[in-house]
Amino acid sequence: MIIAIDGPAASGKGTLAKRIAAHFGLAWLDTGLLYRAVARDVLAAGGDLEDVQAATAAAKSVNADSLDDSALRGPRAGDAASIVAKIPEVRAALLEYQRAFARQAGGAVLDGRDIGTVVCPDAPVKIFVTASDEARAMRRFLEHQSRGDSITYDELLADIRKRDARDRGRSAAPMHAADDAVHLDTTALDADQAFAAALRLIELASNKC
Ligand SMILES: Nc1ncnc2c1ncn2[C@@H]1O[C@H](COP(=O)(O)OP(=O)(O)O)[C@@H](O)[C@H]1O
Ligand SMILES: Nc1ccn([C@@H]2O[C@H](COP(=O)(O)OP(=O)(O)O)[C@@H](O)[C@H]2O)c(=O)n1
Repeated sequence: MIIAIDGPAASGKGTLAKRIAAHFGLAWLDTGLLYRAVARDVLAAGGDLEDVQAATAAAKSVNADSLDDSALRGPRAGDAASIVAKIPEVRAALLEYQRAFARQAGGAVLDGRDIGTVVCPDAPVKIFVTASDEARAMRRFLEHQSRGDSITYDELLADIRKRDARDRGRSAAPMHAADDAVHLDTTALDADQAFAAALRLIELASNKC
């Protein structure tokens, strides 16, 4: 079974995807880490995030074993990722890795922005996770606070709004819910409640298959 989970920044996609994967014994890929790693590698080489050649070269050589890097979760890494993510050649270079991951025996859960629309359009279960801007900024703020990162709630609110607009507005694989995705608004749900709601949606979707 392939489960596609998409949604805007800090909506809780990763938390949900990880838990769903563990529950069903499926592999999990946080595809945002790929874009974060490409941005990290461009900057580490002294390059410019808007440079198509440099970003494409980084995407072609990104090492999937280098995703377990806490710097990828740093306060500026999401913004940098969304700049390289606008580049069609970068997206193309990362596509086959994601599709191969999804095809693995036993199935997989992938979370990102274009899983249900581009990476796995035939996934039998698609969930588009949302939450209010303020709830998402507060969740990210608490996360950064616990890591000791110095960034304010207001900066994070501005970051997620700017990033969402960039992700929705780009021409290559813009963020939007697939026509056959179910929507899950987690604004008023804690992580346990969001997980329980997602399990119900998966059960309903599986019964339709
Ligand atoms: N339903 C929820 N209620 C409160 N906090 C949540 C919820 N879901 C996730 N979180 C927390 O919010 C932050 C962002 O969640 P995460 O799963 O990383 O979002 P995303 O993958 O969409 O960026 C994390 O610190 C996570 O622990
Ligand atoms: N499938 C994906 C995943 C991420 N991305 C890009 O990568 C950035 C970081 O993604 P992420 O999922 O790690 O971000 P958060 O939602 O965790 O803040 C996003 O803002 C998108 O620009 C994408 O374009 N397509």
